Amino acid sequence: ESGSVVTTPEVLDQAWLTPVQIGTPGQTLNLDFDSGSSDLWVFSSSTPASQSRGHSVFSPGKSSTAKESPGYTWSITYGDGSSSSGTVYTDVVDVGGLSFPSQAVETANRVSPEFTQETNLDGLLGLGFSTINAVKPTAQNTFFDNIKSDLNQPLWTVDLKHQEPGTYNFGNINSSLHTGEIHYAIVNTRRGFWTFTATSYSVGGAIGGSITGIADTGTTLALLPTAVAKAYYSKVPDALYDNSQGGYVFPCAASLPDFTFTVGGGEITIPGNYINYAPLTPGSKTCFGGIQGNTGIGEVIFGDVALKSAFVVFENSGDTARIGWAKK
Ligand SMILES: O=C(CNCCc1c[nH]c2ccccc12)Nc1scc(-c2ccccc2)c1C(=O)NCc1ccccc1
Repeated sequence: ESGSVVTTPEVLDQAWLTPVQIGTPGQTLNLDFDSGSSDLWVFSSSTPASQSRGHSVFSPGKSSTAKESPGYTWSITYGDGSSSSGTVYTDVVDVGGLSFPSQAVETANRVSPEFTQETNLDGLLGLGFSTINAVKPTAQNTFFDNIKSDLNQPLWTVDLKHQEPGTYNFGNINSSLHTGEIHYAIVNTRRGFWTFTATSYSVGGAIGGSITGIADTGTTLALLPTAVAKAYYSKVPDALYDNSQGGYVFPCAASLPDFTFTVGGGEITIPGNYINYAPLTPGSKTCFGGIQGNTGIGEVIFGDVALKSAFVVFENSGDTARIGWAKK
């Protein structure tokens, strides 16, 4: 079988949210599909009202198929310092018509302010590898790992678009969603991420070396090796690294060069205008870059700024995992 669901960008393409039905009768929550983590967690009836105000919540008590997983807990802290934690149920989860009857649904007993203030986000649906699922004492499977054997092909695809709705597909490649050929690279799953290597990159004609990083639908920006970010902004007049902002900034009027990287023998280009991420504050004439260095992060992250420039295939046949990139 296969399934397809529309995903909608938040303001500034900060995240994309996708409707998911949980429980019986189905309770619809808008989740951030996240290939950079591996937990399906939701705002719930156990989340204090002061933290869940404005959000849709999952109420296991209203679902005839919800089953508590006694003694199971989870707690996650992300690199931006945001966090959430709670307990675990199993229940039916439906994504784009694909349904798994006993998906681990991690209900939040608390969430940090970053999540509270993102009122359209009702939780995350992890699409990383289940090896880094945060449930204790026993790690749980992601939705993709649970349904993979029922899919026509063991893959999911993402087509994020700048400031307009896109699509997540499970189990098939919809060839109308891409124009160029799909170029595949082998994925190293050791860290639990979709880690791949771009064999080269170029900025304004200057060619650079290889970049190994993760494909992360849950991180907004492209956090690239410090030297790569430096090389990029050396081509942007009046760009500078602003310590107080924690990144490269430049005049919003600047025309930014494209950033091209080669993966699986094919070229993907992030258009310069995607790299002009946003004014520091609404109306400011100084803008923050969509490419930043990854100093102190310990990961190189090809986040949404990179992913929305392509049609991307995440395939895991069991013994090998691959990532495919195509122009669109
Ligand atoms: O966690 C994810 C994907 N889910 C994000 C969900 C999420 C976290 N706040 C959210 C807020 C709203 C919506 C979703 C999220 N990716 C990875 S892999 C390695 C790191 C990392 C490790 C150490 C240090 C830094 C990053 C991260 C990371 O923390 N990214 C978020 C981020 C955010 C801001 C800046 C850098 C990285």
